[in-house]
Amino acid sequence: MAFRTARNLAYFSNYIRNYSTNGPLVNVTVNEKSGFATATLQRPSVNSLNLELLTEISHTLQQLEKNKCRGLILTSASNKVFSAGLDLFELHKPNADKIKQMWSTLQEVWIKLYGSSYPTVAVVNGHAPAGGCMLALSCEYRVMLNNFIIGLNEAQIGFSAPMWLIDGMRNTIGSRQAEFALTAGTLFKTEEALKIGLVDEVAQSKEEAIEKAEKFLNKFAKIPPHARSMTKAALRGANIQALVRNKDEEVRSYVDFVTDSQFQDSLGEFIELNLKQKLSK
Ligand SMILES: CCCCC/C=C\CCCC/C=C/C(=O)SCCNC(=O)CCNC(=O)[C@H](O)C(C)(C)COP(=O)(O)OP(=O)(O)OC[C@H]1O[C@@H](n2cnc3c(N)ncnc32)[C@H](O)[C@@H]1OP(=O)(O)O
Repeated sequence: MAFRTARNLAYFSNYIRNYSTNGPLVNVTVNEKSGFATATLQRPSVNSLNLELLTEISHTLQQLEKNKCRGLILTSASNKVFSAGLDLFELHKPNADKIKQMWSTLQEVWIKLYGSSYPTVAVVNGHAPAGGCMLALSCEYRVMLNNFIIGLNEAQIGFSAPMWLIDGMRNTIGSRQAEFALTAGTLFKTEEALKIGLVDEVAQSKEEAIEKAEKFLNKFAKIPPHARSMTKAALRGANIQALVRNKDEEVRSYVDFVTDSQFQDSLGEFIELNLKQKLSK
């Protein structure tokens, strides 16, 4: 087992430090005492998920799995936005090959994070709409700071969340609440999200949120890791397998959907109405 000896731990920490120097969009640090890794998303200004950020998240998750990470805290370098979801400017008038890769990498991120063998917590220290909520939902526990929003607002933008993301929402807040939330594309304030179980705890500061996250991760200190991960796989495996089976077909449908002129028109309108930065005409 990694981390059993100080030498292993030091090796892993160095490895991660080296890795993080290669990854400017995701900073990874390891607490040498607890062995917990913190992955901080740092793509200015709102961690919108473009191909480069998604690729780096995917590589990070792969390395953490390979190095038998003891627990992951996923958070943001911004104190306003956890992640604004998919980069809407990259979805507008896109290059089909690039968005094909983007969607496929998003699926990989979900598979690796939702299915990780190690425990995961999202410290949601800013707004988390759509893909931001997806990242938080794929963790096992969510601690959110006050006065932000979280939810799957895809319906408001003009599309449906994919099946695996609907599954993630349903598994977290139950079918009835998921139906209400998804059909209206609701974005919940922190306190509302706590009430429906979309987040597990509220914190007043990032430090407090990290403490709560570590407390959650420490709950597993005495549980054999293989028993924990087998149980997690039993609970989440069917949803992951459903995506794995349908992966290529979903990428094709997604590319067709996003390149369609009707979607492009409604995306253009959404950007003009909702985002400060406008489209160049
Ligand atoms: C099988 C076929 C399936 C087909 C289904 C198709 C697709 C399903 C996709 C499902 C999965 C995920 C979907 C998504 O993630 S879609 C993205 C949705 N995101 C949003 O709706 C968020 C929009 N942004 C906001 O609401 C706000 O910006 C905020 C995140 C709440 C932050 O607010 P605030 O602090 O006031 O910041 P600003 O609004 O001033 O924004 C700062 C700068 O960031 C730019 N920005 C914001 N969001 C995005 C984004 N998503 N992409 C790119 N850029 C973004 C904004 O323009 C500002 O830019 P500036 O600094 O240059 O002015």
